[in-house]
Amino acid sequence: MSKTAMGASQKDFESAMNQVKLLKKDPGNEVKLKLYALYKQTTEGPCNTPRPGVFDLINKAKWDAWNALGNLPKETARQNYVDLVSDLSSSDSSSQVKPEADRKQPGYETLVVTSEDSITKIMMNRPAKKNALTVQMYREIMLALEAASKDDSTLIVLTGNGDYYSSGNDLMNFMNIPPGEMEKEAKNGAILLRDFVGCFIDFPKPLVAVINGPAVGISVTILGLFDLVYASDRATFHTPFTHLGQSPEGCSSYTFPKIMGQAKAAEMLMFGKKLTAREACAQGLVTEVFPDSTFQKEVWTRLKAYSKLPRNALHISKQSIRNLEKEKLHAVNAGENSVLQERWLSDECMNAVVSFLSRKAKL
Ligand SMILES: CCCC/C=C/CC(=O)SCCNC(=O)CCNC(=O)[C@H](O)C(C)(C)COP(=O)(O)OP(=O)(O)OC[C@H]1O[C@@H](n2cnc3c(N)ncnc32)[C@H](O)[C@@H]1OP(=O)(O)O
Repeated sequence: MSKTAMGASQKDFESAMNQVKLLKKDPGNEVKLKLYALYKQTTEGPCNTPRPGVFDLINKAKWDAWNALGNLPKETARQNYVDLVSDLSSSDSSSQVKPEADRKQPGYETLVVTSEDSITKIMMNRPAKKNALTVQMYREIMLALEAASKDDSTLIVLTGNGDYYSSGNDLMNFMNIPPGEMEKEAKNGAILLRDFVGCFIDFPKPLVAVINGPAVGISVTILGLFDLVYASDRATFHTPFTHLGQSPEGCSSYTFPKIMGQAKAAEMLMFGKKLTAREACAQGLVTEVFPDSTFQKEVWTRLKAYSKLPRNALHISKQSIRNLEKEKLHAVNAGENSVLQERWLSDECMNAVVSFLSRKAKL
């Protein structure tokens, strides 16, 4: 039922438009698309322009949102716009500063990095977006790893804040690219990915993944480069590359068949089979699974005990194991990235990204 019982007037609509500009909290792309569509429907009526081209991702998502309103009358659209803004304004004013914001160490916007008990913990911190990896986040993880390689910690942990470990590459990384810049951006993406995965290949200390919830895409593939992978029994492991028109990265085309055998690796990497934590453990990708209710307590007790081991011996053992494979892993990384660079320009990949974004645009 509409909140403005008498029906929203033009004045209510204009005031709502001003209120939107004052929102402190970004309402997210789905809501922004809804607002856009309702605005267009109110001011121009049903969608009356041609659908933008396949590479014009943003305008296509906007067009889809507007078009989805069909023949909704202008008055109803205006009412819905005013109601939506009213909801956003009340949740905006009642929203409080997130406690984790206070704990963040300076220098990182997308991570919380802490050091305690000779363990440096790098926590991905975009829980509202399921810790999807933005370009900034890839860069900050590289910086945090670089710093951790030089600090006095014995172990380094990567984990996620919230209910997800990570939903993988942020699909918005493919947005906001002007049509003529696609190839350049694909090249930049491949360089970023090469450097990101390279940091894990070269990392000199034991790396531990504490998988607090579902993991998707690149957050799964790089696990083959970790030394320990501890998972909550709530975690799942999903690499839907084919569905996304993409191909494996993180050296998984090499590490996964070695870890779990050709047949199981193909099922994951080619056919996108999602594994439960227990399945991933049975296949050797995960070291040990813990009940979610005691996950943090058990894992951190274990890690604190490991962090007391003789530091130099531990690091030398890690390096001896890794050095045997380093050259091969860098070659695999380079090969995977050059294939992916092409994939990102394919219709299959574009369509998959558009389809994810249109799902968001549904009203
Ligand atoms: C440059 C280097 C490139 C390296 C390439 C790597 C390849 C990959 O990593 S491929 C994997 C890419 N990831 C995905 O395809 C996952 C996409 N997300 C989803 O399928 C779902 O969001 C989910 C199954 C992870 C969670 O679904 P659920 O219904 O529980 O929650 P949502 O409402 O969908 O998510 C909340 C919020 O977070 C946004 N979001 C989640 N994941 C991503 C993502 N990967 N990219 C962008 N945005 C993501 C989602 O849109 C929601 O946002 P709003 O609240 O604004 O709607």
